[in-house]
Amino acid sequence: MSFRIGKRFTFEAAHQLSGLPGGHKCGRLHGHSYTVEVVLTATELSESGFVIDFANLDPIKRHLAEHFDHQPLNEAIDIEPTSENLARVLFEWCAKNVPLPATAAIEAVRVSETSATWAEYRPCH
Ligand SMILES: Nc1nc2c(c(=O)[nH]1)N=C([C@H](O)[C@H](O)COP(=O)(O)OP(=O)(O)OP(=O)(O)O)CN2
Ligand SMILES: [Zn+2]
Repeated sequence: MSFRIGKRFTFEAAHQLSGLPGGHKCGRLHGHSYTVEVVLTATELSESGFVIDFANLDPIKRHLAEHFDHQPLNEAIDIEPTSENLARVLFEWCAKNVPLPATAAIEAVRVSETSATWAEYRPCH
């Protein structure tokens, strides 16, 4: 048995993708209202009945506000700023920087540039 929870964060940012066919619209500088969803899992709950308190994910909110919101993503990360790469970069940041009890783990990070699209990173085990 396992429990899963998620929390959604948003930020606004600009990017420009390279390596696309000539004339591709995403090769031009443009912006998105990004959504980041962090999914956590646990095999057992805390005494409060939580996987973790959602408030414990506040470091993610601060990180996005300080390093991603209203930033040019081509400068914010050192890899092509696609949704897939952003999901991986943010997963790895969360894995290192969000304190978790031994019973809980970050399962996946999903990034959306628009309401119709998403990309997810979850490490293989
Ligand atoms: N697999 C991916 N494909 C694309 C990504 C990406 O991160 N991963 N990113 C883009 C661009 O950033 C683009 O701005 C968004 O693309 P798209 O959803 O196609 O754009 P629209 O919202 O304008 O969608 P329409 O259906 O054309 O209206 C491109 N691809
Ligand atoms: Zn884009």
